[in-house]
Amino acid sequence: MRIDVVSIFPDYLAPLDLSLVGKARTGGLLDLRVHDLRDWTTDRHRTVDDTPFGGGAGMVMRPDVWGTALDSVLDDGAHLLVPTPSGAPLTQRTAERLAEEQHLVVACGRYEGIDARVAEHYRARPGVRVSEFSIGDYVLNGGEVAALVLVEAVARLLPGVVGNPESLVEESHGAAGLLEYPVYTKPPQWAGLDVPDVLLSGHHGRIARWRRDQALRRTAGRRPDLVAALDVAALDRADLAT
Ligand SMILES: CC(C)N1CCN(Cc2ccc(Cn3ccc4ccc(-c5n[nH]c(N)c5C#N)cc43)cc2)CC1
Repeated sequence: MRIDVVSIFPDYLAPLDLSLVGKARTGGLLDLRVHDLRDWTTDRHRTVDDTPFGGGAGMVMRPDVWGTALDSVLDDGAHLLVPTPSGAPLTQRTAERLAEEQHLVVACGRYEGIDARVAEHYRARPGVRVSEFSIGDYVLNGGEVAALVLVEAVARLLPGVVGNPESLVEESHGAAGLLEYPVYTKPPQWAGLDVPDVLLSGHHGRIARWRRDQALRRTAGRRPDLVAALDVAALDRADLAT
């Protein structure tokens, strides 16, 4: 998979040189290219923004500079992803679908956002899909943090990136849509607290049922919205697997 990220702060994406994503890049599993939007400016001040039509606070990113940049990195079949506070929520299911694609391009806006004609222009281009997404209901100063989230959420799903693929199955927001159960390791006693006895029992069936019960309790307590969307069939399949 190839992912291009375009930003006026390319150094914001430096963490993607680290850990599993960094290894995926050096191992050839992920072709990640980070670009400085200002490389496509033509004026001496390398201007990327201007005042908003209709007035209002702040500045808007110019469509011409973005158009030159995206024409340079987009190819047929690419999926243009634009982080924005008004975007569709980025979910695990979205990450799974994106991980199946060949070429993603992430356009990181700043200021008050990118001129709306940019997304409109590329939506009209045959062979290019455009998706505006948000990583949560809070306000950030730009799209770079969202790009980091998206790249990590997608890259970890690529074959060979995560050492034990099984760990991708029992995850929060996993197949059954449950939050993850609590995890423990040595020492068995710490700060006067014990590990639940069932986890020391060696009885795999009981352990699996305890974990599922804990996941259900957590989901009901912390994310009642997910309970309504629970995939009960997947839950039953998970039960049968124990
Ligand atoms: C004046 C007044 C009435 N306006 C009312 C609406 N406000 C909305 C507004 C606020 C901030 C930004 C800054 N910004 C620029 C590009 C950009 C990309 C993503 C995000 C972003 N924020 N939060 C997320 N989950 C995001 C994602 N994904 C933020 C971005 C852009 C837009 C702006 C102020």
